[in-house]
Amino acid sequence: MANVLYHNDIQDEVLKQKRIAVIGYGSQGHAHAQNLKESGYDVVVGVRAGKSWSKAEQDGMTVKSVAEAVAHADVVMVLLPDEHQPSVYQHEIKPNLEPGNALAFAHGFNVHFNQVVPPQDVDVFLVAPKGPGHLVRRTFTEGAGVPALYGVFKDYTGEAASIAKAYAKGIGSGRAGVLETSFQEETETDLFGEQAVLCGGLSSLVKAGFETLTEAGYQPEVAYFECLHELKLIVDLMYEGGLENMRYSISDTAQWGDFVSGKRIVDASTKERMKEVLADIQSGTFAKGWILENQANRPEFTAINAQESKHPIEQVGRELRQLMPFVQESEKAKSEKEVVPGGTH
Ligand SMILES: NC(=O)C1=CN([C@@H]2O[C@H](COP(=O)(O)OP(=O)(O)OC[C@H]3O[C@@H](n4cnc5c(N)ncnc54)[C@H](OP(=O)(O)O)[C@@H]3O)[C@@H](O)[C@H]2O)C=CC1
Ligand SMILES: CC[C@](O)(C(C)=O)C(=O)O
Ligand SMILES: [Mg+2]
Ligand SMILES: [Mg+2]
Repeated sequence: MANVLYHNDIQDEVLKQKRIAVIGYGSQGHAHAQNLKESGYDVVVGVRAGKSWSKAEQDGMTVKSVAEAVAHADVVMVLLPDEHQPSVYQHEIKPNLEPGNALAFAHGFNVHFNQVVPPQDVDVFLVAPKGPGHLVRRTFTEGAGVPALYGVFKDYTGEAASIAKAYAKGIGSGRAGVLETSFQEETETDLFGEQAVLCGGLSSLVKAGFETLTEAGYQPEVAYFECLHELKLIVDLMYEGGLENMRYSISDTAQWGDFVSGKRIVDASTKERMKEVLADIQSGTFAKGWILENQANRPEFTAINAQESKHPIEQVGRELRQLMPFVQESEKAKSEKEVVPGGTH
């Protein structure tokens, strides 16, 4: 088995002496900055003027411009959207890096696909939490954590791996497991996971199930509960004890249906297409397409995003969730209320 490190396996003195700049205060940024601060680290947040600046200040963080935060820090964690990193790196981060600093990422995309080419005289590492930023924060406050991968691209000081491991511990990942990787492995597996299983595969499965039921005349509310709401409850069982634990809790009828019908839905041809998706990631075809889409100002992304939010499963879901006060309000809904005071969406 791989060498999975936990809280007490990781020394943190090497990072305690350093000043950390968290660049960006979005999903990952707010979580890293707050968790590190609460773990006793010297943290500043680097953002542009606007919403993130105000939010970080409201959360009690020290906030500087990106350039000032980088100039001030020894360790610079870049938590901007992947598509904005190359330009911000070129204009605001690179000119302010000093020899011996550490440049860090939560995903290897830009370094692996040569969109950010770091200087020779800095450490370069990644700490990639295997979970959404809002859960990196929420689990930390609950005394738990999200597992993370760490990997070193350049070890200029000889301390890069130690700093990376301490950083992972500082955001709470030592409570769940910290595992060594490479930039290539993290980038390719993360892109594959989000496209084929966690986000792309799952959202397509959920929509197809919902559409099949509603097109057959069943009530949309029943289809929503069956294909989306209950998914969390089923996945929680898998999270706690694997497929076996899920199958322990469901009826034997459901388990038999799982065995005989699951493979009719996800079959050998699905796996073939998964291999094609992986091949596009490995060859750089996916990365090239995403970079070009951004250079063209995201026409397809914007159109699909607008279309998706109008899907009947989203419409019925919004209505049903308002009637379920125990369903935790999403971070997205909360942030929209902050922008539109008194808003209900
Ligand atoms: N989302 C996740 O859970 C995960 C993300 N990652 C990786 O973490 C990194 C960050 O992703 P994520 O947290 O989703 O990013 P977000 O989209 O949440 O980042 C938003 C932040 O970036 C700032 N920002 C955006 N554009 C610019 C710009 N041009 N100049 C300055 N600031 C800018 C925003 O500021 P403003 O408010 O001013 O717009 C905001 O503070 C990525 O590399 C991603 O792949 C890794 C694991 C999981
Ligand atoms: C699953 C999507 C993710 O890779 C993540 C939350 O881990 C991302 O890029 O947001
Ligand atoms: Mg991921
Ligand atoms: Mg990802």
